[in-house]
Amino acid sequence: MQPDLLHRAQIAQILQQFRKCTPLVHCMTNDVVQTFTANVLLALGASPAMVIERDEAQQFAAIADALLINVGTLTRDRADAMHTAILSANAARKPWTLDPVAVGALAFRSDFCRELLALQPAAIRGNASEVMALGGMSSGGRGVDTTDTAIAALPAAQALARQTGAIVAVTGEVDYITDGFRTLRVTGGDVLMTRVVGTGCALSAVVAACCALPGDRLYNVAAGCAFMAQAGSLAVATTRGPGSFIPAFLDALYALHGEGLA
Ligand SMILES: Nc1ncnc2c1ncn2[C@@H]1O[C@H](COP(=O)(O)OP(=O)(O)O)[C@@H](O)[C@H]1O
Ligand SMILES: Cc1ncsc1CCOP(=O)(O)O
Ligand SMILES: [Mg+2]
Repeated sequence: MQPDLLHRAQIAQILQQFRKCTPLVHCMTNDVVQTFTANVLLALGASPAMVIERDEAQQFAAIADALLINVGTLTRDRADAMHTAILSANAARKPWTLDPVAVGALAFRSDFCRELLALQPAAIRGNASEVMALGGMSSGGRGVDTTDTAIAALPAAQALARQTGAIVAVTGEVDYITDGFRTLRVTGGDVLMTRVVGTGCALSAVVAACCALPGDRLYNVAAGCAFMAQAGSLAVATTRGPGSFIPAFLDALYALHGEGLA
């Protein structure tokens, strides 16, 4: 049986909620995607802050509405700061989201992410190879890119969700979002989204923001995936390649409205 598609009205209602809440998102993310991530959150109506020094991260994780942990350019110091921030977010009952960039082949980040799974992430967002590797079902993709399809990773995503209690979003041509028992799918987007860096990382920041919203977290996270997919579809219609895609994509996120969200 195919997982359910989100209804347009549900996505539109969650988008409205998102803009009303303007979630303050504490981003501990990689060096490659800082500005793009901040711009994606701002375009959608959230408020990003990149706070990375350990003591400040501990303080800010308790203040922000949500925390993003992205291991794309992990170092020992950063891992230490991230761990401290997660404990602080948990103590303050703030949701944190994991993006397990390139988990699989690389031992340090793989061990780190597997340890973090015990710390009750609200959500995990990764590409298919990352989700399969995190679930112990493959050895990872090709660097930061997937070598698997999202549908192939769905059983791993469901198992990971049941194991951790997190909402797991595995993305690709179709995105699947699961709590281990219920699964939703999001279509749309474009393959051009894989030809600019940071769409996955920025989506994880949007997922983190969505975890701060009231209501059913499964639907909130799926709506976050739908915002990105829909903006991707709209942006490609007016662009010729990666260079012009980025500004068109930010404009499309900014202009998103209820109608047209499928
Ligand atoms: N072939 C595709 N067709 C349409 N959308 C895609 C495709 N591949 C990825 N996307 C979209 O690009 C975004 C980033 O996803 P993905 O490429 O899986 O993450 P990552 O950048 O972490 O590898 C998501 O919004 C996803 O839906
Ligand atoms: C290229 C690269 N190298 C380390 S992190 C990173 C960015 C990955 O971004 P995304 O997962 O969104 O493609
Ligand atoms: Mg990624």
